[in-house]
Amino acid sequence: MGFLQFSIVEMGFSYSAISWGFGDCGLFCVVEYRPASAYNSPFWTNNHGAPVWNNNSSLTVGPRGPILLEDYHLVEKLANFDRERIPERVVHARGASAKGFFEVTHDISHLSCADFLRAPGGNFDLVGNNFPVFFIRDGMKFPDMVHALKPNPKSHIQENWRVLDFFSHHPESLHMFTFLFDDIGIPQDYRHMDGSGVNTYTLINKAGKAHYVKFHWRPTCGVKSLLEDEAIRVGGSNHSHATQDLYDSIAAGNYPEWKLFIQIIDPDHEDKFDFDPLDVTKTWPEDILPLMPVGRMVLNKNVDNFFAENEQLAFCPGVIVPGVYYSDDKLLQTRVFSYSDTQRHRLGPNYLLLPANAPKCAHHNNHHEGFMNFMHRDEEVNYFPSRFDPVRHAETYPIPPNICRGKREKCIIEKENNFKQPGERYRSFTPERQDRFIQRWVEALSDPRVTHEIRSIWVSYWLISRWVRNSPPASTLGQAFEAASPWKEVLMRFEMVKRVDVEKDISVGKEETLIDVSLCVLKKKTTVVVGATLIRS
Ligand code: HEM
Repeated sequence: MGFLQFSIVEMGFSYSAISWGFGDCGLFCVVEYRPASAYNSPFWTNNHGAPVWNNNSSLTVGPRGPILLEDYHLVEKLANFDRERIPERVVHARGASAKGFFEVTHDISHLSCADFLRAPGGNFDLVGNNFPVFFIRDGMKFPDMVHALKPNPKSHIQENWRVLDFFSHHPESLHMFTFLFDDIGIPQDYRHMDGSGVNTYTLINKAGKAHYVKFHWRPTCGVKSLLEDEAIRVGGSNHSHATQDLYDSIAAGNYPEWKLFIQIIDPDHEDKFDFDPLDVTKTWPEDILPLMPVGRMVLNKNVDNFFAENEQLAFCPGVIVPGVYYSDDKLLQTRVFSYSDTQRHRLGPNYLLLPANAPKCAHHNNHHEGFMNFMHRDEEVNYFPSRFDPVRHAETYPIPPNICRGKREKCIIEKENNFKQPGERYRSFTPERQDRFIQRWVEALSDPRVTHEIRSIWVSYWLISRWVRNSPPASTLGQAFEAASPWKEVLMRFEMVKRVDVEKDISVGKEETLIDVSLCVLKKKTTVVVGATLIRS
């Protein structure tokens, strides 16, 4: 089982239905001839509407050619075809789209003054993943992370050694790996997976009171995943199986539905947890911070055109409405910049005028010039403010009231706590599930280019995770070794028991080797404290 068979599935959730025509984009033509299939002529034309009397043969000198450059239709047809593809998304290049509606089922106006939580309207993008946590907690690392996950720039093959090398420097990724290498690592399809906003956002009510919030989607048809053999069979027989499942279900009237839940934390109490609520590698324990129901989303319409409504679609975590705000989550803050930036490059500066992306509410500014301006405006004033134009600032709305203060620095957060939650999750698995998890690691670490050092680091990470609890167990080294016996197998398999790099001042017998691998790594890391407690216990 290789890493390639694990996938992070993503879906952009938008609260608004995205189906609408070209509305009032009349521009230079009369409105009946809008570019939509509803206005098709019964005969073939070129792009400017002139009739095409032969769409089968090129215009040639005599029956065998050469072809004349004056065959305008041929040249236009090839030129359009030559430009049919736009840059793919730099991440998540492949996916599916569907349309639907969001409906509020529980009033949370005491938490947020967002209009869409009371009535339809506005654009709010919740751009999430199927797992509730993420690999890294600072966007500075995102381009490197994506490079490591993507194909080798030389061979153009996705290779485990690169992935495991990169993440061996990032123990904060352990929690994400307890999802990715778990049985739920490969969702059965889009309908049977959870969704998570992942990042911490802020809800603000009319009075200006802020709460941190995490968003969660739960599918009403339950979560289903594919184990290795099934994944090979299903993916091998139809590599578009998830897209097909979504499309066919909607076409058959079997509309997928997700319930929306939130968890909230009052920022006044954010210090009372052993994790940082703005740390995207952590889940918020549901027993302390219960899921609160908010609404439901139903996907009840397939897209009419994949290019227009998937390839040109541009979701962005920066797209929020009054009543919802970002948090200081360092990953979210970088996301807020990155999506719109890539979309300007991928789709052009006026990407938000495209039908699939355009605001669903009245809007007004002067930002529309540039490539592919579809905006019809006939005002003579395109600056602000002006005594000739009555447009004013919008009403103010509440934003987070906290005072930001501190010196400039580049650093990691204080409460890293990288090992506790992965360990808890691992221990919550049944023994069979734990075995499958370990087996996936054995396979991944078996990549011949994964070095002994990298293997040692990973094994030690998992050893620590396995053991770190609120209060470290008062076990002896011997007991620890016993309990860690599955890892013994892992180590034996790599013949690491004979070859561990134990530091000179630690003399160990074979029995203690597992623990010492951890110690070697821990001594080089800021996370020493956690592990050292383990070692001493
Ligand atoms: C700092 C971290 C991250 C950065 C810089 C980043 C950046 C990007 C970029 C540039 C795209 C391509 C967007 C496009 O071309 O339209 C993208 C797509 C996407 N990302 Fe992220 N991402 C980050 C983390 C995340 C996280 C944590 C999640 C899940 C919560 C996520 C979910 C998605 C999804 C669902 C898409 C597809 C959006 C679409 O197709 O419209 N990303 N990301």
